[in-house]
Amino acid sequence: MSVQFVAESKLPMPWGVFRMVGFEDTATGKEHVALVYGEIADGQPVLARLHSECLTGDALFSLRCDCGFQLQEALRRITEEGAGVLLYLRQEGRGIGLLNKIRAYHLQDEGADTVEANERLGFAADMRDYSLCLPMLRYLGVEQVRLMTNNPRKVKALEAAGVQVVERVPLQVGKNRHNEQYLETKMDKLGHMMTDSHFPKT
Ligand SMILES: Nc1nc2c(ncn2[C@@H]2O[C@H](COP(=O)(O)OP(=O)(O)OP(=O)(O)O)[C@@H](O)[C@H]2O)c(=O)[nH]1
Ligand SMILES: [Zn+2]
Repeated sequence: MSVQFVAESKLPMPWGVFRMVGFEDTATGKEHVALVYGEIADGQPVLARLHSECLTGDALFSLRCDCGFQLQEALRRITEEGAGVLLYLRQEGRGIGLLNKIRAYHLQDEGADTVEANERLGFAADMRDYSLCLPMLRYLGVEQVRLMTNNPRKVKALEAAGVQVVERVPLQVGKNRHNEQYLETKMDKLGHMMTDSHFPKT
């Protein structure tokens, strides 16, 4: 496997002090991070999130998507639970990269939906590969997870990679007037499991 541990440190965050574990995918040069809270190597199923990088949502407060809200909510729930792990995966733009995501956003500004925009640029709707999660979770001693996601492809891909998903935990937050259409498309075309009643009242 080409994903290797490189270094770790403490990372104090608003919700608590996490352990930040850094990995390198030596095949691609990509740098990935696991944020660990509490005891996760005790053989119990671990509350987990596979979070795909979204610079615009995670760091720049974008309301075009729900990523930043999901990131914060997942970290909050992990501390509330007392233990868990978030893998911050550097597969920006569902794997097409930041600049292509901006190209895709431009097409969406002109009327395409999120899937059509990717396809017009010559990409599949979702180019992510979750096989790198296995060596990261193995290194951390995690064998079974309770996965926070609305995306059924993530559950299937993780199981195919060799990680047992004992439960899918819905993670619906951050709906607003700028991302309503985007969330609709995720449900209709990408199979995300979301129900209106699960979104917090705004
Ligand atoms: N290509 C592209 N990528 C996007 C777009 N909006 C968000 N992303 C990227 O999509 C990824 C997040 O995926 P989502 O589809 O929001 O959610 P998910 O990870 O599949 O599912 P959840 O676990 O339920 O959050 C991040 O890498 C974002 O950068 C878009 O319009 N086009
Ligand atoms: Zn996003």
